[in-house]
Amino acid sequence: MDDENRVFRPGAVVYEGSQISYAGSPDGYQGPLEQEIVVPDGILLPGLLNGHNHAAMSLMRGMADDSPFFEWLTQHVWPVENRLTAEDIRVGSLLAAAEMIRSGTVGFADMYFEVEATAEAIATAGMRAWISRGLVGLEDPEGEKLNQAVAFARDWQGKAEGRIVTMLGPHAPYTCPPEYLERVAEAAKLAGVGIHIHLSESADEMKQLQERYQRTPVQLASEAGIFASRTLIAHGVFIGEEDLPYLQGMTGGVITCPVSNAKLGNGILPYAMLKEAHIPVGLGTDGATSTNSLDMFLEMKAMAWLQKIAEGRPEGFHAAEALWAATRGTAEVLGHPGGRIAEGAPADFIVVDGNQAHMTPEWDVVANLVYSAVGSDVRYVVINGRIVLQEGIITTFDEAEVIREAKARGERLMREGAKH
Ligand SMILES: N[C@@H](CCSC[C@H]1O[C@@H](n2cnc3c(=O)[nH]cnc32)[C@H](O)[C@@H]1O)C(=O)O
Ligand SMILES: [Zn+2]
Repeated sequence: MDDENRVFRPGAVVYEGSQISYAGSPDGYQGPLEQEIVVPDGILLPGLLNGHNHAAMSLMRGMADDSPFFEWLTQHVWPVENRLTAEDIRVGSLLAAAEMIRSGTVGFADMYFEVEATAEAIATAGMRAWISRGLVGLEDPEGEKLNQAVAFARDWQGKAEGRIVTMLGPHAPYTCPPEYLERVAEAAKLAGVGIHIHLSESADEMKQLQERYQRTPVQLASEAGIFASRTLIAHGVFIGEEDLPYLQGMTGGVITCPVSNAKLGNGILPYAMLKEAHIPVGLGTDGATSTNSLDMFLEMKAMAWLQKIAEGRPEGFHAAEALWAATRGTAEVLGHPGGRIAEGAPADFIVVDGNQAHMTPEWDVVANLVYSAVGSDVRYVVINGRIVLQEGIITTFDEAEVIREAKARGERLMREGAKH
């Protein structure tokens, strides 16, 4: 997966510091090597980029599954979130980091609260993250949370060797009235940061906003000036033809979360329409409370399956498009130079074990990666030139300790839940 989508067999990647300095056939590199790692039957590809997450929601995995969307969010999730401490969020973020690293994700876009705890966890874990403090306008009449979000965005921009990028995160137009969206849009422009927002996720949302404002979520965001900054639109399931004129001139794009959209019964992204309109589409998991898993390999499969169903024909969506969405697609939405293997690109890549029954034989390496591989096939993860997963072991923090801590905290939240 270099800039021309070539496959090298055998292949070699050389990196120096945090950048790739050579990618191609092993014979083509004559320079010095400080260290060499040979992985027979390894498949090296760009690290996956998870475009939409609420990492610390991993602590609520499996809670209130199979309930209606708004009930799930307002009756189940929000009351537990009100009891999460900064330390819960730090541990939940590390738990998510362990799961993501193990399944080949090198970076993710996150929207949550107690964001300093997430930022510290991610700095430790060695991942990349695009972090925004989620803002619910209805809970922020004085704009105090917006001010804190801006302060975080300024303080943490480019921290952890540039691995942390900050954004502003107005939650959605059904929780942020137009005047509030306008204030966030203005603040983002002033601070020079991008915006991360949920738009057009459910039929209920469309109906509510139509009744309240006679607008679609995309129209509301556009009229509030959100698209004046780079914008990451999470979900976009109900984006329609009428929204395209508002999206066409924007910087950023849409992150589809097919497992979450399927599990919450919301629907399928109109991918073909967006592709035709040249709007970048990336891939994300959403939080583990809706998706239960942060495995981008699962997400690629779900994207391919759902798009084929939507098209009503298998040739309507190709495996390479899912792999593109999980790498370059998310990178384009974020304005990040990664998601590719090429000279000058960030040294962010993963190695998948191709020497397994379910990966044999290899008629088509992309088909194997998208339709056969699972997250646990990942053996090596390199982020910003640092080996973060080595022969299946996380090198940056004590994973077993994090799992123990997360288990205890999950149990505490369950006990408290019964009392409320
Ligand atoms: N209420 C918080 C900030 C919200 S952070 C982002 C929010 O997005 C919520 N969330 C997670 N997944 C989804 C989704 O799929 N759609 C809408 N909201 C979601 C999540 O529960 C979290 O409350 C405060 O000011 O303290
Ligand atoms: Zn979300």
